[in-house]
Amino acid sequence: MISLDGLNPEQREAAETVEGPVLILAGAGSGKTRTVTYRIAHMLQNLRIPGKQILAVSFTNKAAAEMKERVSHLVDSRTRKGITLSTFHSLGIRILREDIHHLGYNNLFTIYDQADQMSIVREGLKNYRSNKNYDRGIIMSKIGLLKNQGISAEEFPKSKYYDPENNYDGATEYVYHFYQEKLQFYNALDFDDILFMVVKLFKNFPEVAKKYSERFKYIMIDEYQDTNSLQFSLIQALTSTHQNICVVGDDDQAIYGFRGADISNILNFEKQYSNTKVIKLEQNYRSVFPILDLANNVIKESKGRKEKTMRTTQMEGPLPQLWAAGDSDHEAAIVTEEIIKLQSNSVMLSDIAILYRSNTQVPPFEDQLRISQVPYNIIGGQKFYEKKEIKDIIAYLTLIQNSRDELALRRVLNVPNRGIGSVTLNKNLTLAAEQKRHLYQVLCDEQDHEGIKSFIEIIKKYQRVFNEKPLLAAITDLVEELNYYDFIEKSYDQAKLAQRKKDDVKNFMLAADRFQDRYGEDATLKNFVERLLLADSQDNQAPGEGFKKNEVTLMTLHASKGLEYDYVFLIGMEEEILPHKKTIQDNTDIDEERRLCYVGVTRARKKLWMTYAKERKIYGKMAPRFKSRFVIELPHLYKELDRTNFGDMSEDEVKDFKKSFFGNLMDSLKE
Ligand SMILES: Nc1ncnc2c1ncn2[C@@H]1O[C@H](COP(=O)(O)OP(=O)(O)OP(=O)(O)O)[C@@H](O)[C@H]1O
Ligand SMILES: [Mg+2]
Repeated sequence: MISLDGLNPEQREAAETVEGPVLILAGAGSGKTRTVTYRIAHMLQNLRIPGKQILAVSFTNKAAAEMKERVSHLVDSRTRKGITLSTFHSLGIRILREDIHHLGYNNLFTIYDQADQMSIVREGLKNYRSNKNYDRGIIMSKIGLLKNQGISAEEFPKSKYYDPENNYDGATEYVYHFYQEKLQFYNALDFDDILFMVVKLFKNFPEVAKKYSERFKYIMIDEYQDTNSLQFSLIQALTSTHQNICVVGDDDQAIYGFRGADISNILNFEKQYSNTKVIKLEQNYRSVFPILDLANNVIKESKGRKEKTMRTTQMEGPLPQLWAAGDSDHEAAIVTEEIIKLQSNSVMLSDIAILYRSNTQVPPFEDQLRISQVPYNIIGGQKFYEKKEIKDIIAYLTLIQNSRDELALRRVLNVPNRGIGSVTLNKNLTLAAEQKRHLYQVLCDEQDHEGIKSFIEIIKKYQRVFNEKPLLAAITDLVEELNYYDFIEKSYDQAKLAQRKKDDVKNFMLAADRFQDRYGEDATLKNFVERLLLADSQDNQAPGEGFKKNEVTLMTLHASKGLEYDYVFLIGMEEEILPHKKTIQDNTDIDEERRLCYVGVTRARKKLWMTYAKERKIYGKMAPRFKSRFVIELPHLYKELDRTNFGDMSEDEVKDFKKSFFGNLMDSLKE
C-alpha cells in the first residue's frame, strides 16, 4: 500500500476521489502536481487500476519527465507499466501514429520544424501573385494561430478571424491552402497540426474518439489554465464515455494567452462537468514567507482573478534582493559571482536557476558562466538540432522513414556532393509535378545519372538496415557509408571548425546511444526521429537524457512553469523587458506579463534575487533603463542594492574596466 500521509487533508481528498470530475484550483507551490503524482500512485498501487487506463498530461517534456520520475519513486516498474505520462503533443502523435490513416495520411508521417515550415511558406508566397512584400513570419504565425483555434484553410474566410480589408488575410488564405496541400503531399505535419489533426480525426470519426475514451478511463491534466480550445476539444472527446477527469491549475499562472490559451477553460470547468468536486489548497510548501509575500503582492493587482489566500509555515527566510547593475555584462558578472559564492558554500548548481523574459538576455550570461567555468544548461536555447550537420543526418533518417518527405530529400540529395546540380533537380521536380508523383518515385526511375542512382541505393539499403540492426549501429553504418566525416573535413578550411562539427556528429551518436540504453527494444528509428523532432522550443534535452546534472539551469519564464529551485535569479526586472516592450506599446495584456512575473517569483524556495541594468544596448545604442513596474510599488518587500561598480570610477577607469573585461572575453572565445 502507498501511504497518503505525505499529503494534507485537502490534497488527500483530491487524491482519493478518482471517480467523477475533480478540479484543484490553487496557487503556486501548494502541491497541485504533488497531489496528481500521489493520486496516480494511489490508483496504481492501492486501487490496482491497470497503468494503461491512466493518462496524465503535463505542459512540457521537462515537466512530464519530472512527473515520471516522481511516480517511479512511489511505485515499482511492474505496477506502473503501460501508464501514459506525456505532453499533449506526444499524446497527439501517439494517437495519429495509430489512426491518422483515416485522414488520408500515412502513419509514418514526418514532423516539420520551423525552418521547414518557412521554406514552404516562401514557396507559397512566390506563387501568390502580388506586388506586395509579405512577411513570411507573420503569415506563418497567423496560420499557427488559426490551427490553434481549430480553423482550417477552408473555414478561414468564413470565420470571425477573417478581415477582407486586411490584405494579409488574403495572402494568408492563399498560402494556408498551398501549405496544407504540400504538407499532405509530403506526408508531413507541423507542430500545430498535431492537435489540429487529432481533433479533426475525433470529430469526423467518433468511433475512433470512443476507442481512446474507453482506453483512458482516468485522466489528469496539469497546468490546466493554459489549455487552448483544441486541447479542450481533445479532452472533451476523451471524456465522452466517462467523467473521470481531474484537472489542476492556477488562474494566476495563465501565461500562454498569446498562443491562444483560454483561461475560461479552467474558470468554466464546473459548468462543463456537472457535479465537479472543487478542491482548494491554501498552504504553500515551496517558498519561505518573504518570497511568498512578494509574490502575493505582485499578483494582487491583477484584474479579474479569483481571490486566493496562501499561507506558509516557513516564516524564516531572507528578504528577496533587487540589484541594480551597470549594464547587461555587469548584470551577468554579479550574478555569476554570487553563484560562485553559493557554490563555495556547498550549494549544488542544480539547485540554482536563472530566469528571463526573453532569449536575447542570455548571451552575456553564457559568456560569463563559461569564462568562470561554471557548468550551465540552457533549456530551449541551444539549437543543437538546428545545426547544419545534425539537420543533414536527421534528414537522412527522416527520409529513410518517410520517402515522401520532399524537403528532407532535397536537403540531402546532393550532400555529400554527388554531382546533382540544380538543373537536374529542377528537371525532376517538373517531371514529378507533371506526373503528380513524388520526387522520390521519379528519382527511383532514373537510369542514367550515377549520383541519383547511388543516392536511391543508399536510401533503399538503409530502409533495410534500420529494420535489421539496432539504432546506433545502423546510424554509425550510415554515417560511414556517406563518408560524412570526410565530407565535413573538405567543407571547412579551418581544422578546428571541422573538428567541432565532427564532435557535433559524435554527440549526436551519443544521444542515439543514450536513447537506445533507455528505451531498449523501443529504440526504433521511428521513435528516435520523433523524439528529436519533439524537442520543442521549451526543451532541448538530447534524447535519452533527463538525469539531474550539477549545472545551473537557464530558461525563460515560460519554460519554468511548474518547476522549483532553491535559489532563483530573475534577471532583467525592468520596463520593456518585464513587462515586455510589445505589450507596453500595444497596451495589450499587461496582466499576462504580471502573471509571468508571479510565475518567476514563485519558482524560488529559499532565496530570490532580481536584477536590472541601469543602461542597456538597444539596437546598438546605450539607453537608460528603469525598474519594472511590478516591483516598483513594493519596496518594503525586498532589499534594494546598487551594485554598479562604476559608481565612483572616472570615465577612464570605466573604459579600462570594460576593456579588461572584454579582453578576457575575447581571449576565452579564441580558446
Ligand atoms: N503535503 C505536503 N507535504 C510536504 N511537502 C509538500 C506537500 N505538498 C507539496 N509539497 C512540496 O511543495 C513543493 C511544491 O509542490 P508542487 O510542485 O506540487 O506545487 P504546485 O502547486 O504544483 O506548484 P506550481 O503551481 O508552481 O506548479 C514541492 O516541493 C512539493 O513536494
Ligand atoms: Mg505544478
